[in-house]
Amino acid sequence: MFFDFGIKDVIDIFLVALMLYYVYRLMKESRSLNVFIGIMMFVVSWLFVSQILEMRLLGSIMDKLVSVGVIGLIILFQEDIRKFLYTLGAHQRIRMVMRLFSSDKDTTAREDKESIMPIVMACLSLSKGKVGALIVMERSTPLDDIADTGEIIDAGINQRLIENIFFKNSPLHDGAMIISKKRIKAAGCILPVSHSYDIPKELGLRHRAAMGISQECDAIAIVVSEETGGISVAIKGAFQLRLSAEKLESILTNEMGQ
Ligand SMILES: Nc1ncnc2c1ncn2[C@@H]1O[C@H](COP(=O)(O)OP(=O)(O)OP(=O)(O)O)[C@@H](O)[C@H]1O
Repeated sequence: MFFDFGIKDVIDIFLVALMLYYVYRLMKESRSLNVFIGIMMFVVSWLFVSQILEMRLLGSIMDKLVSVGVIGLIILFQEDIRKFLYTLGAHQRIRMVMRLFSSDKDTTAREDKESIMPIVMACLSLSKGKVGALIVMERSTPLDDIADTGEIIDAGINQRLIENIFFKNSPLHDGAMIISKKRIKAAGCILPVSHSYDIPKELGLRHRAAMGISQECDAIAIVVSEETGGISVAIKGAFQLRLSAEKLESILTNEMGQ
């Protein structure tokens, strides 16, 4: 039996170990470590019962539980599985390869830059007037589902329009504005709220919503605080707080150009 053990088996064991390590990390991040330990204990006892002890009755019951359990786990962890697959697909190298097949890559970069200035100027003006705002700039992950939670606008990016939407009396001032493909796609949209413990206590729901969307996809979320007028940006689950207009412009130019 031991003589059959070859390089293929070593690779097999290595890949399984790698997979288990990734699942462990993912579950640890989503605070589901105890579930992971529970699953591992079940799998080990299942293997022990059916493979080593060869208990047929208990083994067949556990077999059935495993097949149903897999579907249960997919339902239970659908958010984490979605995040994992997103991380896989959003990998920088994959995106670079995909860009090779995209025909309008040069114009996209230039137009991205042109659309940034009105957003920066609008944020500056909203900040001076202490008008709260939440603007999400789409990148490679489509935000159609988020846009559908608000009102579709589909207008060119315009400083005055952005300011008007966020003014307190505007019917669309609550919620987030979605910028997609150099256009104001929608406003009054509802974002997923982050439950992260790392967000400073003084930051409220608007900032949590910005953090939430930045954790779920590669979008850039800009927040203007109603309380302080401070401008912040959330990218990939990290905040950059109290930004000047120049800093905001440089962040947006760098990030949108990537
Ligand atoms: N899930 C969400 N999606 C989109 N917008 C949201 C969401 N949750 C809250 N908001 C927006 O944030 C506003 C509430 O902001 P809140 O005062 O709690 O946040 P804050 O982070 O402390 O911001 P500020 O510094 O402006 O007070 C709401 O009126 C709404 O416009």
